[in-house]
Amino acid sequence: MNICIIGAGYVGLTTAAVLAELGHEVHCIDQDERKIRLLNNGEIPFYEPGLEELVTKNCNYLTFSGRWDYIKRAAVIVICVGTPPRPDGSADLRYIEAVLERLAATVESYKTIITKSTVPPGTNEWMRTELIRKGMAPHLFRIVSNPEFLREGSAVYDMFHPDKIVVGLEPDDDRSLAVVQAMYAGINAPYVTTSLTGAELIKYAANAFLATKISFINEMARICDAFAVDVNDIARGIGFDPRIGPHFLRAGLGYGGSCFPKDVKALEHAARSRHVEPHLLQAVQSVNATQLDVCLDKLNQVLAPLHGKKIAVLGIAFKPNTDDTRFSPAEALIRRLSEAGCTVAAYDPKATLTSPLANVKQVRSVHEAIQGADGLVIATDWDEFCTLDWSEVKAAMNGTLVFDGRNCLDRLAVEQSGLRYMGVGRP
Ligand SMILES: NC(=O)c1ccc[n+]([C@@H]2O[C@H](COP(=O)([O-])OP(=O)(O)OC[C@H]3O[C@@H](n4cnc5c(N)ncnc54)[C@H](O)[C@@H]3O)[C@@H](O)[C@H]2O)c1
Ligand SMILES: O=c1ccn([C@@H]2O[C@H](COP(=O)(O)OP(=O)(O)O[C@H]3O[C@H](CO)[C@@H](O)[C@H](O)[C@H]3O)[C@@H](O)[C@H]2O)c(=O)[nH]1
Repeated sequence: MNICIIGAGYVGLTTAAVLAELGHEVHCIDQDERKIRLLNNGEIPFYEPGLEELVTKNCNYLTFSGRWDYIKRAAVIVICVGTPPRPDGSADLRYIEAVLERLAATVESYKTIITKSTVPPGTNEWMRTELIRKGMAPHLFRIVSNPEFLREGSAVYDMFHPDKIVVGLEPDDDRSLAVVQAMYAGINAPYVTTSLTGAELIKYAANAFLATKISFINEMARICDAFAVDVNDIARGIGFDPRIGPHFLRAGLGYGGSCFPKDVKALEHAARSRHVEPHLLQAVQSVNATQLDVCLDKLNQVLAPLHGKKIAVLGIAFKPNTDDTRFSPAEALIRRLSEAGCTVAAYDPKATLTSPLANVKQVRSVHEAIQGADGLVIATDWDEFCTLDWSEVKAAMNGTLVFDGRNCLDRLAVEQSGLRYMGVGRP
């Protein structure tokens, strides 16, 4: 099958590489010339485990350019452009609009147009109307909503092993379902078919539910602190119940990244647009928005005054195994420490601070970060931070506080080295 992917970001590039591996001929279009130049030199513009190997392996079936005439050869077009948040919380659809403009000007023969970007309920219906309004003949295309559920850091694995494939279709569109099934032939997962808007809402519901689990456990962590109980025990205790499950119950600095914050907000906005008051979504966001305050209060209890203290922060990315810092709680914490007058030495194996901050230096190793530190904060749960030699850490630091902002450390191992352990909901 000849497939054209629009947008070579985390989702587009992973989709392109996986579809090429499945035996398709794939062309990936991006408007970012720098990205295309890198990709044509065999380089990946961001860090995602296994992606470089997969792109290299399939280089004979996978091409990149900024040229829209490639659309003409493709039977299937997969839209993977960004849908960032607007200041009012709604999804900014300007990149989708730009794609529709190009499609309307380029398409001459039948295409299956698949939306993989996360878009608010009603968007795919609107896209269909817009394409026709821009002059595209209705018989020349069908729209399919096929939201993506991959996680950064395990994007390649997740695309090969999805727990489901959600396909939203126009009424009576059996042809497009067969196209999607042929595109994913080789991937073993149950299909969930629904309407275009149904598929859009499944995506938002999934992210909102996962964010809710995180805010729930973060609220439990606050209660645990008040009762001197370890929230990790609570998560383990409730996680055995299959109706609850063990995942997404790690308390910490709160959720971040390019998806949860924007998607929960966009769902809230969509609900309000239809006069539904989203009480729970508001509460989820309120807990998340105050989680850093709770963590800073805890740091303050031990290190007060924070002003003038030297803090080592391990982690800048919003989660491990990625270099992505979009809405990163780790970076937000570094900013707050800088504002509080701390001197910060920050280290991350892959991510870089997005902007310079007063008294904040990004260093090149854990060793460099912890030298003479009054306190150490784990802000991203990279494996290498969970397995540090705590005696060496103790010897390098000036103070003794280890604040586990991701509840990922072995508390006993830290304490046995003579360091003081403090987690989130782990007094
Ligand atoms: N990142 C994730 O983990 C993830 C997972 C599932 C779904 N999503 C959704 O997928 C979409 C893409 O996310 P992402 O993280 O891959 O974004 P990204 O910012 O990494 O990539 C988007 C790419 O689209 C390109 N682009 C924008 N407008 C274009 C245009 N008109 N023509 C050609 N290229 C254009 C950009 O240059 C960029 O390279 C979003 O809607 C997001 O919510 C993301
Ligand atoms: O128990 C947990 C689990 C996660 N997080 C935080 O939640 C955020 C998001 O983590 P994760 O979901 O692993 O990363 P994403 O790559 O953002 O993936 C989410 O967002 C994607 C984009 O929509 C979806 O496709 C994925 O299914 C969904 O998991 C990160 O800041 C994590 O640190 C916690 O605080 N506690």
